[in-house]
Amino acid sequence: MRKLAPNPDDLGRLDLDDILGTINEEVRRRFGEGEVADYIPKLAEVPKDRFGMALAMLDGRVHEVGDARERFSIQSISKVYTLTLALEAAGDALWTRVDREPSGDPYNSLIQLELEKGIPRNPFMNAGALVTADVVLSNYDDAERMLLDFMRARSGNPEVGTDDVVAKSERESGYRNVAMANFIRSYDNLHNDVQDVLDFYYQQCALRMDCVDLARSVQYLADGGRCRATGEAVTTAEGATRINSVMMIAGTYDAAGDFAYHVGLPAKSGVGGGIVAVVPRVMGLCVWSPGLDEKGNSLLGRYALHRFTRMTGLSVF
Ligand SMILES: NC(=O)CC[C@H](N)C(=O)O
Repeated sequence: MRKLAPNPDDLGRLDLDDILGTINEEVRRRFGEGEVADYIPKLAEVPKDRFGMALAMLDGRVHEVGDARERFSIQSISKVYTLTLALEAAGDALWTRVDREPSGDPYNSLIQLELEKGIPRNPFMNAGALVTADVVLSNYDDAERMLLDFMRARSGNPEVGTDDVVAKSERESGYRNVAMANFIRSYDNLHNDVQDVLDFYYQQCALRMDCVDLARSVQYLADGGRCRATGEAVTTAEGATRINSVMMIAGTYDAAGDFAYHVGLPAKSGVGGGIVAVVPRVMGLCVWSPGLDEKGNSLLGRYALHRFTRMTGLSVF
């Protein structure tokens, strides 16, 4: 007979450290699968045989395994935080400049932009993230400093920093993002200088954090918008619900359907191999393994999240 997953109400009975240990063993047996992102030259140097996972519970406890304290480039995971900041600043008016529909296209695709007159499909594709970066730049003085402070506050780690070498590497090789930003500008959907928007975007992607930092940093999305580290309301309960829903439909790009099917949690990936996810009212979590699948999501990270939701019963479905 099929073994039923535990009911989330019985969370206290789950041995989360034991579950993480099992996942860690399973993942390490598969080391070597996937390909490290090499279109940003500096990211190509990251070794593939790494795996970390961290769970940040709402009461402050953290469970972690493997390389959960090794820092990596957060890349597109940063789009969750700039979306939060842009929504706080612009409110619902943000949705006149970027949509909230799934794309079915790769994260760096330009194809819909002309047909849809410079309005990106969602804030998690690069095109949409350039628009949210523009909104952040328009609404906050010294946006780079503000974002760094925001990430330090969310993670409770004052050591969080930016990898300037990765930012420079992307600035020198980001031809597609340059094309995209100029194209959006031609529809008047960027209001700041194009180079300033790109520089801020590369800077946000080049933040370096570890799994524990990132699990803590998405905890506000599990806790009705409240940041445990500072007690601040980062967003409202409604805001957190909305951001989670956009993560569900677009956080893993054209694999979002597959993620809903196999994982069943709002999640956001980055080409550095990290994926953050949210179990509403229970925890923020993060996995990291640098080998990517063909859609640009961490291959073993996705597997680990799949195993996790199946072993705990903690999918939103
Ligand atoms: N999916 C990602 O993580 C992409 C982010 C990367 N900085 C880019 O613009 O291509």
